[in-house]
Amino acid sequence: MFEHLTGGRLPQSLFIGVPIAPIRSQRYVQLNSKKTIVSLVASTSDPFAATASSSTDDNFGVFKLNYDVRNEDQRLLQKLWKTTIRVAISGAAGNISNHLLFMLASGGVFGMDQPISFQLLGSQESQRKLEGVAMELEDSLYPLLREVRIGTDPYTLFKNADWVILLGAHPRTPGITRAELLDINGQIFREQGRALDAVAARDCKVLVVGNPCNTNALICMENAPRLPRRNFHALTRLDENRAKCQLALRARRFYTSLSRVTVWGNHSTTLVPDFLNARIAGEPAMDVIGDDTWFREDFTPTVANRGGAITQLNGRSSAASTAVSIADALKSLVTPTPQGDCFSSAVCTDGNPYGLAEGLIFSMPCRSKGDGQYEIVDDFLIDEWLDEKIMASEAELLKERGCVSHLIPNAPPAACEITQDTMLPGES
Ligand SMILES: NC(=O)c1ccc[n+]([C@@H]2O[C@H](COP(=O)([O-])OP(=O)(O)OC[C@H]3O[C@@H](n4cnc5c(N)ncnc54)[C@H](O)[C@@H]3O)[C@@H](O)[C@H]2O)c1
Repeated sequence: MFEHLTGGRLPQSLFIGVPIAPIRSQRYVQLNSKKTIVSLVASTSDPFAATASSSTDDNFGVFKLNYDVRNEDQRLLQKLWKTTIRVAISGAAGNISNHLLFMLASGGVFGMDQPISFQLLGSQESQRKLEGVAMELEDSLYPLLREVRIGTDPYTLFKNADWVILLGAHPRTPGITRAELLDINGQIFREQGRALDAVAARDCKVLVVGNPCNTNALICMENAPRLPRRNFHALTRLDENRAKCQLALRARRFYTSLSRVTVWGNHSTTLVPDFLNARIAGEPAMDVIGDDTWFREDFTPTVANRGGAITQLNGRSSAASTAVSIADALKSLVTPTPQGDCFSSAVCTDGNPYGLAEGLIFSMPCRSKGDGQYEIVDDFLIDEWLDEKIMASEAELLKERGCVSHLIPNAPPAACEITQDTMLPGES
């Protein structure tokens, strides 16, 4: 609500309606060189008093300060601030996280009235980098960011998490086939699924980004039976955003006029951007653009090759636009979907309305009431061409599931029939 005034930052005076007094003011703390609190001076009459408590001991640096909301003006607070949410992020020292964390902490995803706590998981190799990330978060003085924990143990970092974004994965190094990558990363996601099952909040929502993301999400879900299966997502929003961009360019209409743009299937070369159901200013995109050959021969490969094209030009992966698409994917779950529109997410196919094999994580059109849940939109038209493409992606995911059957509890043993490298160009 204050976004237009602050550009994403809340001045304390506006935020809580009392005279300016920084929450993390040096008045209340003395930090030693290791950024550990050595003393806290708290006055019970001071509405901004910081207090130390054992629950903050495992926080990073300045976040050890306990921001005690009870000390503030209750009448204003109860209206403006929500209960802090816990967001756990793996691969938090990586490229995508470097953009995503700052979007989340600024309130740009969960809202300007939503305090947030970060639980950042890194690999052993990225431990020092993770500390650097936490220090940058400290220096950013985000009013909404109340806690930051860092570490390498998923059982500690996923504890009571409400949202979990899994970025950390083993990269595809030269010579690694997709089948090998499925196994290496599958082991990471089996472990993280088990950790979620043991310690995450019962209704926690999980978004898997680390590739191969659909099958990683499947492994994670199957190893976390305490959590609802419908709470697991794999990211295909970047592909949707790329498809929207191409449609807008071709139609010469700004992308806000687009609706019902979805991508189906696996986040791989078999991914299917759907032009049959897409709308431009409410009209079928195929009628507006009027060039079937472009749709069939240019549109789909351009979307699939977009990551590779970006990497070729700027020499690094498209981490910034991926982070934006993660923010979009999360916002779509906490904001009601506009009437007649949808968003793409790879979700569990159990009970799906399109006759897809059950027990896969498959990108489909979804809508949400903004309560963190979603429903699969069931009125998309599927013609022969689209059906064939969707079936190819389904077949690929079934094969991938076969390759990781040893990582799925109670799954019958299956052969690994993936022979081709199906990673999207430019993705590791
Ligand atoms: N689904 C999509 O649309 C999409 C788009 C872009 C990238 N990706 C994938 O997202 C992932 C992350 O991309 P990035 O550019 O941030 O990569 P990155 O290599 O910059 O960062 C990954 C980080 O994860 C860490 N890590 C590795 N294993 C870990 C583990 N077990 N636990 C915790 N951390 C671990 C690494 O040390 C590294 O710091 C990659 O797998 C990439 O292919 C997916």
